Amino acid sequence: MARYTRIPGSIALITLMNPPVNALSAAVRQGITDTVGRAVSDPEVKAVVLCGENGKFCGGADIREFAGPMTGPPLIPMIDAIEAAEKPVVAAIEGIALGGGLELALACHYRIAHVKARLGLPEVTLGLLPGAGGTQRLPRLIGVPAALDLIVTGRHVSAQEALKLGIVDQVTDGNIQEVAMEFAQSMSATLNSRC
Ligand SMILES: C/C=C(\C)C(=O)SCCNC(=O)CCNC(=O)[C@H](O)C(C)(C)COP(=O)(O)OP(=O)(O)OC[C@H]1O[C@@H](n2cnc3c(N)ncnc32)[C@H](O)[C@@H]1OP(=O)(O)O
Repeated sequence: MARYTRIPGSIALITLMNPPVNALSAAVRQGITDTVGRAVSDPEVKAVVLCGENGKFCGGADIREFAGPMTGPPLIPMIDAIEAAEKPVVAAIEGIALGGGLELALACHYRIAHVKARLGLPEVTLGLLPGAGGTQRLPRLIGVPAALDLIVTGRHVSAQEALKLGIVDQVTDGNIQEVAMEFAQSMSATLNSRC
């Protein structure tokens, strides 16, 4: 599931909800698809913040669903729709952004990480390669050598290393949602003043 909250002003806050790590289950993918569509079509919304409940952004694919048939919206169009959104989408990364969770964040237009967050593409440890844009968006963002290192080792990086590499734009030790919403608010004010 994903919760949609309209924040006074012009921000939509989308919160992934799937304990324990907000993995991208069929219900979460459906929730993201629906809430992103709602935010994009609401003329009052000027920017979107994407975060995860209970201190975790997203642990990637829901490994509990690997054994069954694929249901719900596929991951790639859902992620591509975020990148294609005509309103800025800010990823507020707390706890973890792993696998499809990092791929989701990479499609956002701005990434803010909490100082204690860890990010990575651990697909290789499951015998997979990142298949939802990670092998394209990460090299574009940080260059091929650094991206290859993360993709072939599956290692997690700290928020500070992610900042140094250029995976995230900002690191904070404050309240991640408040920092992200403040940033989104200022971004929407800038965009408004240019319209
Ligand atoms: C296609 C493929 C795509 C798109 C992918 O995304 S593949 C990548 C999928 N994600 C992962 O491989 C992450 C695997 N998980 C971990 O590395 C760790 O569990 C963690 C770093 C997320 C947390 O580590 P830790 O704090 O030590 O806690 P636990 O390992 O004990 O896990 C806590 C509970 O969370 C459950 N969990 C973890 N990851 C997932 C997941 N991806 N989907 C569903 N559930 C997940 C884990 O099973 C533990 O559950 P309980 O045992 O407490 O019930």
